[in-house]
Amino acid sequence: MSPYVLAAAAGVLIFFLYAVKNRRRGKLPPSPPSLPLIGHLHLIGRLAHRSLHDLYLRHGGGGGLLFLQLGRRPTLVVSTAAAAEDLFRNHDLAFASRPRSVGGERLMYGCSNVSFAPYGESWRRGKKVAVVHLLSPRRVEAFAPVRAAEVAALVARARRAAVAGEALELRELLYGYANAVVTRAAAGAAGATAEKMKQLMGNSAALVAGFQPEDVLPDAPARFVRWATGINKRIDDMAEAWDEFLSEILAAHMEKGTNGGAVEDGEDFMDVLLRLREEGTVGLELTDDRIKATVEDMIAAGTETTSQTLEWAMAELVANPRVMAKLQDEIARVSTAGGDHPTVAESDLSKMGYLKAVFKEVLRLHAPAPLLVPHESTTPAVVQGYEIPAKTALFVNAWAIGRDPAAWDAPEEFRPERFLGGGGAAAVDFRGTDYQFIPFGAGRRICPGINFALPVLELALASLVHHFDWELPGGMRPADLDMGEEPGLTTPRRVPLVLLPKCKTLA
Ligand code: HEM
Repeated sequence: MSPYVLAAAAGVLIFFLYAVKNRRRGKLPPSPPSLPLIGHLHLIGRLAHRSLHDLYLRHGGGGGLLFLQLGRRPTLVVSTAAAAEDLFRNHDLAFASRPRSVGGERLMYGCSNVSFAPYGESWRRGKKVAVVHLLSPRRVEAFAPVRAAEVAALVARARRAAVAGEALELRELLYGYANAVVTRAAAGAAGATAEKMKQLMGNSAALVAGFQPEDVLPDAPARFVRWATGINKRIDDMAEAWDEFLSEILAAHMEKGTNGGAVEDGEDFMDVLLRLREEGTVGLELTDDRIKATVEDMIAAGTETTSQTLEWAMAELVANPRVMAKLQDEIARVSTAGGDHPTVAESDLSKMGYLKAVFKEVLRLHAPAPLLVPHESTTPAVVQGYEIPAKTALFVNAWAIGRDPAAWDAPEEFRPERFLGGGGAAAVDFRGTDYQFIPFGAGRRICPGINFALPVLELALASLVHHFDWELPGGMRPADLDMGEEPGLTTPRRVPLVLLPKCKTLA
């Protein structure tokens, strides 16, 4: 064959391959230039939600989507309210699974919890148990005495500091409060065990947060890296510590018995799960491991999300004295605290519209899980006109969506009034149908703990600002407050909040 014909054939082949590659790429959302092997991993900084938002602004082209290759994982990133709406309204089922997590498998009994379980019958039934039996409005109501006792302890601690003229580190205080409420509801354990829980959760978070060896390497080398770096050993030690802790609580509950199968208000989550096992009606084998995984899941999912939201709320109030004064006015006006009710009563919370608006504004700007929890697709889907293959990881950037200028006026301003009548977002709620505001997610994987979290949050904040004025120590001004974030499974403040409480009310 003549060299001319050969050259022409090669040219046609190259053109054909290039066209095929471009055609295939053309169906995917926009993507920045990538590197071999690691893809776009090098573009993700310490605060992934911020890096992903910057990447979207630079390369996203306005359609709300970005397609990244994060090591081995093809990943879809959703950054606008409009794209989130298309995704959750039309493709929720396709994206309802979770990427495999080696740490999650070891720490959560083979992912037999709700949060890490892949989509399927087992997850569906486990989630139904959580929604119907553990976190229903009725059960949440039954925990009112636990909340009242723990909020009274919180106020008493703050009062001691106020009387002594000492500054308080709110992170410690709020973590203790949130952990005690969730742990008592889940397993009846509080007090001394809360410290243990904190240690367990801090360490487990470090082992499952961030990118893992499997994200970059094939399975066998990833296993080697896990073994060589000691990650495996640390995870195994941690799983053992969790198991020891949960097994003791389970044994104590089994010894105590389940109240003859009666639905009683005094039950914690472990009691409920043991009773459901006896009744055998939920269509799910409630093994010891599954019960332990579910209780561990609720404690892990409900503690830091709650305590960090409270810490951000206090920081925003101190940074915005006008909002603090208005909130204190509302609570003083409607609260029946005093006399027989030394702290704010839960029955008063429904009258505190501004308090609810403050929490919405806090969650808009400081969603504790700014990228939700990663999802994964199980089937191909066409999102916003782009073809997304099966087995694509999904990050929904709730942090960016809460600041989407197409959905929010002055998005960077802390202005709770936007959620009140005439404020532009009065009808907007976080229960998963207003896609510009999804701090709890949306669709099948939405957080089942919203009803549990709200009174825990509202009661604590209302009590703290009703009983005390809060000042910055050392002559610091509100404008000097560092509002930076720290990376992790959730996103706490970079600098723990330290404030001086001043008593407003008598003990
Ligand atoms: C301020 C408080 C909270 C916030 C902001 C929050 C937020 C979230 C988010 C963003 C998700 C992931 C949604 C997704 O994958 O798309 C989630 C899942 C979950 N949350 Fe919450 N959460 C909070 C409190 C709680 C509490 C108190 C509990 C239980 C006591 C809880 C239990 C769970 C569980 C079990 C899941 C997994 C759901 C699933 O995979 O189907 N959360 N939460």
